Amino acid sequence: MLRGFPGPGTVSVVSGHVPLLNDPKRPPHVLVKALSEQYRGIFRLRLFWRQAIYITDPFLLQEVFAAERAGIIEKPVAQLMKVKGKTERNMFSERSGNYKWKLVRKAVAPAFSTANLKVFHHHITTVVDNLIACIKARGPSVPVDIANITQRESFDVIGRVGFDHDFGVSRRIDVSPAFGGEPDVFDVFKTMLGETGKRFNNPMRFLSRTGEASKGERASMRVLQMSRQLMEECRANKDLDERSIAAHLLQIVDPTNGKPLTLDRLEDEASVMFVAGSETTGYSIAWTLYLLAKHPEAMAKLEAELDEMGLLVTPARPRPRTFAFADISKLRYLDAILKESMRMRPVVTGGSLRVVARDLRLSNGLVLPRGITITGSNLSLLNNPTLWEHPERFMPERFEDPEVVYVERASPANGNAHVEAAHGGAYDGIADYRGSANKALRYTPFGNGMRNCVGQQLAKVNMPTALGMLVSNFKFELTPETAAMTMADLETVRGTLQFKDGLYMFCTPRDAPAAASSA
Ligand code: HEM
Repeated sequence: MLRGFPGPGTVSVVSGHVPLLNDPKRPPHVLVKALSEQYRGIFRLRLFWRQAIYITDPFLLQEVFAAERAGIIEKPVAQLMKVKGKTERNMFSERSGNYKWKLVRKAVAPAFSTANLKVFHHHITTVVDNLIACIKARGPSVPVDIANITQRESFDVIGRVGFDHDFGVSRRIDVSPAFGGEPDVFDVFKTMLGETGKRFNNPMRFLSRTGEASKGERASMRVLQMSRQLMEECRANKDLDERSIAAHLLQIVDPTNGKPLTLDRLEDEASVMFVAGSETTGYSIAWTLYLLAKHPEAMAKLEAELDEMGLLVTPARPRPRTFAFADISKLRYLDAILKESMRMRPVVTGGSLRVVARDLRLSNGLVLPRGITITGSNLSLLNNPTLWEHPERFMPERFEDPEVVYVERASPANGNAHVEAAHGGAYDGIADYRGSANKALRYTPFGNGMRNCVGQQLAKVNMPTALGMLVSNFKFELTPETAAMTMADLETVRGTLQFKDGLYMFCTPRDAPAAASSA
């Protein structure tokens, strides 16, 4: 069945296309983008004995997500960081067909409602205020690792908004090991994520017995312990806000035994919120600041917008009013900047990894056979020159048109005629979910379908607030070393699309004497 799928010729008889993915000159996310353009949205790779189909055509993806709703596409059970003796899963790693996934997703989704986030917005401004004070304390001449501090900010926001707990890691930007201090909970968490990212890139790494791998496993256990303690604290807290994520998790009753979720399950659910939510949000804010530093005209437009809203620090307004929840929907250009930044640098580059539960025929005639792994690629979908005008250019203005998130079908056919021609026969009795609409979603940084990002509303509130407040308070400038590097040199994928060695910038307070005179 897979013969009809286009793709590069075999490179190694044993490992298939693995050598292509290990080419240091072309990292996997760049390779996948190139292949997705070459094979126009669908292709096959073999990684040892496993075959994987990459789908980046928005119309084909639409069919896949329709099939997911019908239970024909499943999420593979992926526990990258296995902890000894631990069998429970969490919302992220659970199969969609499992009742516990539905139970938890349904219970937790309301915690991210606009009404709740409005009430919790003061937590975000407090965390960013702490961060601003910390950056100021370092002084303008010492570069700050923006990628580190924005993740600390997101970590603290999830702690406060989701679990009524202040980890305070955004008040400690100078005391972590990078500055010769003791590792805090965030550093342990990052050690775990670093190892998870490496296992994501190399599934055989779990066999590794290096000191680094063991350190990653120990960090994993500590993060689970921290999450367990957090949930125990929340359970004992009589004043726990009933709108928090923790309260929603604690209210769940398992219909199979009439009991609340076990602590084993709760600790996993709590930790996945930090895992899925802090690196993603933090790096998205960091990429946006990087792109703004590279595009002074966009930065100037944003400064003007913040000024007009009374938020920018200026000589005439050294202490502007507090950033309000209502500002988010009014800051249209900031919204466009964030969307464009997430288009160009989607932190979840790969996107949905799925398995096919029943043979599925696509509208191009190809059949995805039962058991095959399929994966999307956000990076390819969001930067494909046949789908986006000048995808390589940072143009926030494109998001002034809300319809830009969709692509229209050019003709009734789906543009994969070459694939159709390559496929000969008809397949009787095979599930057939053709996309019916004439337009499909092409903008999916938060995923698509029923397993899309449950926490996206929190990110959509946190990102503009943090970015708006940071830009209102500081002028950001890349260090000369960073400015001299290309984006390709700076970036790497370790689970998420991130900066290889941090993102160092000078942050000059707008109320500093020199900055104030030039503002
Ligand atoms: C810019 C920030 C974020 C980005 C880009 C992002 C992206 C994504 C994507 C692409 C998925 C789908 C993965 C798939 O299809 O398999 C996802 C799922 C998920 N995200 Fe996010 N996310 C962000 C922030 C957050 C936050 C703040 C939270 C919670 C505090 C969160 C919690 C989750 C969870 C629990 C899932 C799994 C949902 C399920 O499988 O039902 N994310 N995210």
